[in-house]
Amino acid sequence: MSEDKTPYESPVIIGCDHAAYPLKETIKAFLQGKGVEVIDAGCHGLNSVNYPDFAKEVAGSISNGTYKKGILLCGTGLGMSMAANRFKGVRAALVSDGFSARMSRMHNDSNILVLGARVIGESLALDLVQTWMETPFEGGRHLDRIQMFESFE
Ligand SMILES: O=C(CO)[C@H](O)[C@H](O)[C@H](O)COP(=O)(O)O
Repeated sequence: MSEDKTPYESPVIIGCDHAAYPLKETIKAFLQGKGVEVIDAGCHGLNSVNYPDFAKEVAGSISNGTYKKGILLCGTGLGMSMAANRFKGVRAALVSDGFSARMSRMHNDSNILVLGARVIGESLALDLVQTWMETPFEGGRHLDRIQMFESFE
């Protein structure tokens, strides 16, 4: 399959809880190395925090149009994706394989990538971030379908 690759969106807002703080730092450095401006919404250490606070910060800023792309990380990614998808216009995709990361962009125009730091390793996480950042939305029938479920909000 051949597909066009889009340049990396910049800036990108990133948030995590304590379970994913080290992974957040790794992804932040990776994106900065690609020339992306990274807005760090926290958390900033290993002390226990509550993931909805960070989901709200990141998903809220996507929902209100401040940023176009975000990344959320927690232990499993489950809580972050559930919380983020409460926000209007947010399409948060929890993925742990490359095919889903790619399809979440091509077919679902996902605007938040969610990863579980206790589920996947660092190398896979970076691979998923790279795939997600580089894959464009296909539009067409997929846009029609997104508009169908956006009317549920
Ligand atoms: O998605 C989550 C919660 O639904 C995350 O995995 C959290 O990181 C996790 O629940 C945190 O657990 P902890 O025992 O407080 O470290």
